[in-house]
Amino acid sequence: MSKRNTFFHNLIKPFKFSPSKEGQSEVEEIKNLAAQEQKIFPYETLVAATNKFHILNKLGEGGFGPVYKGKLNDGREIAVKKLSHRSNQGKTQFVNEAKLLARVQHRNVVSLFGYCTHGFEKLLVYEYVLHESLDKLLFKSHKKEQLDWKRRFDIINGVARGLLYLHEDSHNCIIHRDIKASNILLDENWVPKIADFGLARLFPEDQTHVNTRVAGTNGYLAPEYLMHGHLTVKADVFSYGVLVLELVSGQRNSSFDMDVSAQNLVDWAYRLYKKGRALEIVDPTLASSVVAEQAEMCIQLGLLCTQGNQDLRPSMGRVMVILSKKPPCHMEEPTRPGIAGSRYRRRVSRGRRPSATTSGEVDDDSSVNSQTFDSSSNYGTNTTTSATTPTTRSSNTTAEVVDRRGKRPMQGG
Ligand SMILES: Nc1ncnc2c1ncn2[C@@H]1O[C@H](COP(=O)(O)OP(=O)(O)OP(=O)(O)O)[C@@H](O)[C@H]1O
Repeated sequence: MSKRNTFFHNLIKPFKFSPSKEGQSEVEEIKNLAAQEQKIFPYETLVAATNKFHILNKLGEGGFGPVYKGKLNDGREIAVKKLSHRSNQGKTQFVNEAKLLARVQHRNVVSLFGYCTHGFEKLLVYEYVLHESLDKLLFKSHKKEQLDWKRRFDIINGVARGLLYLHEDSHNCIIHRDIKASNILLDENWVPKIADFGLARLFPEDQTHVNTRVAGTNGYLAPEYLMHGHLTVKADVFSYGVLVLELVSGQRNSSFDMDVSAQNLVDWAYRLYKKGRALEIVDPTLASSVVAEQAEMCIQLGLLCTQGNQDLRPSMGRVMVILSKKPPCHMEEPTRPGIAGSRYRRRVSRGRRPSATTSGEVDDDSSVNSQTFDSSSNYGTNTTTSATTPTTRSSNTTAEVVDRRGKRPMQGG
C-alpha cells in the first residue's frame, strides 16, 4: 500500500464497523467492548453464583421475571433478574440498552453491575440490597416502627436525590415511570435506592403487545400520563409526591380508608391541609420521633408534587432546594391534587375503546372478566395509550429516556 493509501486507510479504519478486519460481527464487537468495561457476565458465572438459580435463592418475582440472590467469586453479593421471554427485542439492542443503564451510577439508585445473554435468556445483574423494599416495612404494622421520623425523612431526601440524578444528571434524562414504595430498596444503612429504573427500555412495546395489556401500579400514576399517555418528568414528580405522603402518614394511597369522605390519601391530606390541620395525617407510630416542622414541610411538598396541573408541580431540582432549607421554608400554595391513577392488567379488545373517567381511572367494563391485577405488566409503559388507541404504537409508548419536555431521542423496539 502506498504511503498515501495507508494514510486514508488509517483515517477510515475507526469508522468501519461490520464486519471488522478481524471478521468480528457488530454484536461481537459490542460484546467485547462491554466485556472490557466488565459489564458482561458469562452465564456460567451466574449459574454458579445463584446455585443454579436455586429456589432457596429466589428473592421474589416481579413484573419482569424472577429475581435470585447470588454471590460472585470476588465476594460481591448480587441480585440476578431473569427477564421473562415476552420481548421480541433484538439482542444487540438489549445489550446496548443494558450498557446505557449500567452507566447509571448514584448512591440512591440500585447499581446495575452488568448483564448476560444466553440463548433466549436475558439477565440483569444488580448490586444486592440488604433490607426489604420500603413497602414491606412501611405498610406492616409490626415493622413500621423500624422507620422512625429520621429514617423516613432521610428516605424522602435520598429518593429525591436519586430522581434528580435520573432526570437531570445521568447521561440521558431517564423517567422512571414506576416510582412506588416497592421499588425503593433500603441498604444496610437504610439508604434508599431506586430500583427498576429504565426497565421499559429493555422491554419495548410492539404491535403485538399493545392491545393485550394495561400495565399497573396502584395509586401512583400521574393523571395526565394515565389518561393521555403524556409522559414527562412531572409524572415521576407526581409519584414521588404520593410516596412522600405515604412516608409521612404510613398509609397506602391505593388502599386508603381513614376517611370515607376522602377519595384517597392525597385527597385526605389536601383537605386537612386546607383546614390548617395537615399534621393530623402524621403516622401515630411517629409520635415520639417526628419533627413537626419537617413533617409539615413534607406534607406541603407532597401536595405540591401531586397537583393536578403538572406545570405547577416542582421539578426534582426545586424539590431538593425545598428539602435543603430549614423549615419553615417558603413554598408555593398547593392547588388541587390530581387523582392518582390505577392501572390494571386487563385485556383490551381490538376496536373497543375504554373510556377514561374524570377520576383518571380507565373505565372499561369489558375488562371485568379478565381483570387480573398482575404486576407482570408493570413496565410502566403505554397504559393509556394502549387503552385508548389499541392498534397503534404511540411515540410515547416506550419512552422513559426522553428530553425534559417529554420528547424522546431514542426509540425502543
Ligand atoms: N437489587 C436487589 N437486592 C435485593 N433484593 C432485590 C433486588 N432487586 C429486587 N429484589 C427483590 O426481588 C423481589 C422482586 O423484585 P422486582 O423488582 O422484580 O419486583 P417488584 O418490585 O416486587 O414488583 P414489580 O415488578 O411489580 O415492581 C422483591 O422482593 C425485591 O425486594
